[in-house]
Amino acid sequence: MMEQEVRYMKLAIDMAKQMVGQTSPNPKVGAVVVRDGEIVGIGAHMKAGEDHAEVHALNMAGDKANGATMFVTLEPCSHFGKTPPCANLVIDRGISRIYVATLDPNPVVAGRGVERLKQAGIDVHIGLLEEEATELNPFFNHFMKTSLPYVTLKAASSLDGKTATTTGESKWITGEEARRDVHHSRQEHDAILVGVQTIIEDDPQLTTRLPFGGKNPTRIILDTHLRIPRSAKVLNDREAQTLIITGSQVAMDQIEEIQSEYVQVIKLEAESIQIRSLLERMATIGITSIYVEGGATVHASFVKERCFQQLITYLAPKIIGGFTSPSIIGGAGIKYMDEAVDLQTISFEQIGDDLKIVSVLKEG
Ligand SMILES: Nc1c(/N=C/[C@H](O)[C@H](O)[C@H](O)COP(=O)(O)O)[nH]c(=O)[nH]c1=O
Ligand SMILES: Nc1c(N[C@@H]2O[C@H](COP(=O)(O)O)[C@@H](O)[C@H]2O)[nH]c(=O)[nH]c1=O
Ligand SMILES: [Zn+2]
Repeated sequence: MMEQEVRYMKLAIDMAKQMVGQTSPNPKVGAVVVRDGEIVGIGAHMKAGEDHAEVHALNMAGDKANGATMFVTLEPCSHFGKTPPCANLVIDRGISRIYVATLDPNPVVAGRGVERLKQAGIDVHIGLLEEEATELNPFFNHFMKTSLPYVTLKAASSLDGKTATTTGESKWITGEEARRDVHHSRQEHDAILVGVQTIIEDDPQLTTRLPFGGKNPTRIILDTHLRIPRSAKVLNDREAQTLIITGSQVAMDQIEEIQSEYVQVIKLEAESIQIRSLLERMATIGITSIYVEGGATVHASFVKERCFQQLITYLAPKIIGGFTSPSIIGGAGIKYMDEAVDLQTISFEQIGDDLKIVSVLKEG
C-alpha cells in the first residue's frame, strides 16, 4: 500500500468522521487536495444543502488545484441536487489525479461522477481505504440500498437482562458515562422511537443532552389507540418534532385535538402498527435512521418482523431478578431454538462500569 496516499485518504476520512449527526440525509464526506507533497486544500461536508466536501477543499486550494492530486472518501457527485455537481468542479479546477475511496450508492450518482472524471482525462484510482470510507455512512448506505431507514435497537439492562424492577423502577440501571453514550447515538440518528407505555411510565424528553448541545432527533411514539397523556413532555416541551403513530381506528377529532406546530399524528391504514409499513412511511418523510429505545413490546415487534439492523445493549453489573421484572425483548417469544434471531457481535467495550455490546443482524 502506498503510505503517502494512505495518509491523505486517512485525513479525508477523519475529517468526515467528525461531522457525526450533522449531514443527514446526506453522507459524511471528506476531501484533501495535495500538490508537490503539500496539502493545499481540505474540506468536509457539514450540512445537507450546503457545500460538498470537494467544494470546500477546492476553494481552499485555489489556483494550486491546477495539476494537483485529490483524495475524496465518496465519488464526486455528478447531478444538480441542492448543490452543483462536484465532478464538474474537479475538472474545471484542473485536478490531474484523483483517489476515490468509494463509489456513491445513490442511484442518481452511482458511477456517473467517476465516468465524467475519466472522460475529462483525469487519472482516477478507486478503492483506496474503501472499507474505512464505507464505514463512515452505514445509515446512508442502507437507506440508498433499501429505501428504508436504518434501525438501531437500544437496550439497557442488568446482567440478568432486566430493564426495570417488579414495580417498574429503572433509574438508573446504567451509569452516567453509558447514558452519555446513548445521547451520542441520539444525535447520530434522524429519529428516536419509543412506545406509548414508555411515555406513560418514564415521561422521557428523548432529547440529545450533551455538554455542547447537539441535534435533537425527531421523536416517534407508537401509540395505536392514541393513549398518550396530554401532559407528556414530548407533546409540550417544543424541543423537537414529535410524530405520533396510530392505527386506523383513531377518530379524527381526537387527532385534531392533539396536533400542533410540534406534534403531528400519522394514522396508518391498518388497525395495528405494522413495523415495515411504518418504516416505509418514515422513509417518505426523509427519515433515514431510527434509534429505538424500547420498551420490550416495541423491541419485540421490530425483532419479530426482522426490521432492524443493529442492537446496542448496555449491560450494567447489577442483578435485579424477578420473574415479573421486564426484560429487553417482550412479545410472545419463540418455542424452538431454531426460531432464535442470530446476530453477529461486532464490538464490545467497557463504558464506565457498564459493557456496551454492538451486534448486527446477519445479512441475507
Ligand atoms: N433506565 C435507563 C434507561 N431508560 C430509558 C427509558 O426507556 C427512557 O428512554 C429514558 O428514561 C429517557 O429519558 P430522557 O429522554 O433522558 O428524559 N436507559 C439507559 O440507557 N439506562 C438506564 O438505566
Ligand atoms: N455529501 C456529498 C455528496 N453526497 C451525494 O450527493 C447527494 C446530495 O446532493 P445535494 O442534494 O446536492 O447535497 C447525496 O445523496 C449523495 O449521493 N457527494 C459529494 O460529491 N460530496 C459530498 O460532500
Ligand atoms: Zn458533490
